[in-house]
Amino acid sequence: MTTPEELFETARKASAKAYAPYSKFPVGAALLTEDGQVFAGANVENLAFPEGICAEGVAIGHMVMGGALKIKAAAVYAPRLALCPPCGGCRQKLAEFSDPDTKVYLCDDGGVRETVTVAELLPHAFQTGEIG
Ligand SMILES: O=c1ccn([C@H]2C[C@H](O)[C@@H](CO)O2)c(=O)[nH]1
Ligand SMILES: [Zn+2]
Repeated sequence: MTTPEELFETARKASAKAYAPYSKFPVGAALLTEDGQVFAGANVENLAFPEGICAEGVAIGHMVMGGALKIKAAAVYAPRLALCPPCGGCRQKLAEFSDPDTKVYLCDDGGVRETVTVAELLPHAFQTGEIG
């Protein structure tokens, strides 16, 4: 059983691997999958600024390559006392592999500061209706 505190710790450790020389804002993400695996990611920036990748996207890439497609819970960590609520793109990416009530733990150096659901992060999410 992976606890929110364990996910926080995994996200915190992942942030140490961030490549963030431009923003100097390292972020770590940890994903617990429904089959009990944990995948981590950190942001990877680029001199061509828009080409940077967020921590959540890196973690999702690891998860998919690890053969898992369903997030049970996620943690996103930013250092000091600066929470990193996922950016808009990451909200859409998390929603792709979650349920609306999947929990996302927002963490800083004090641990889990806020718990939100994917639906709270991305209300009125994009749907293709009868086309999809
Ligand atoms: O959801 C987010 C939002 C931002 N960042 C990263 C992108 C950039 O490298 C740094 C500053 O925006 O934080 C993430 O990793 N995840
Ligand atoms: Zn993002």
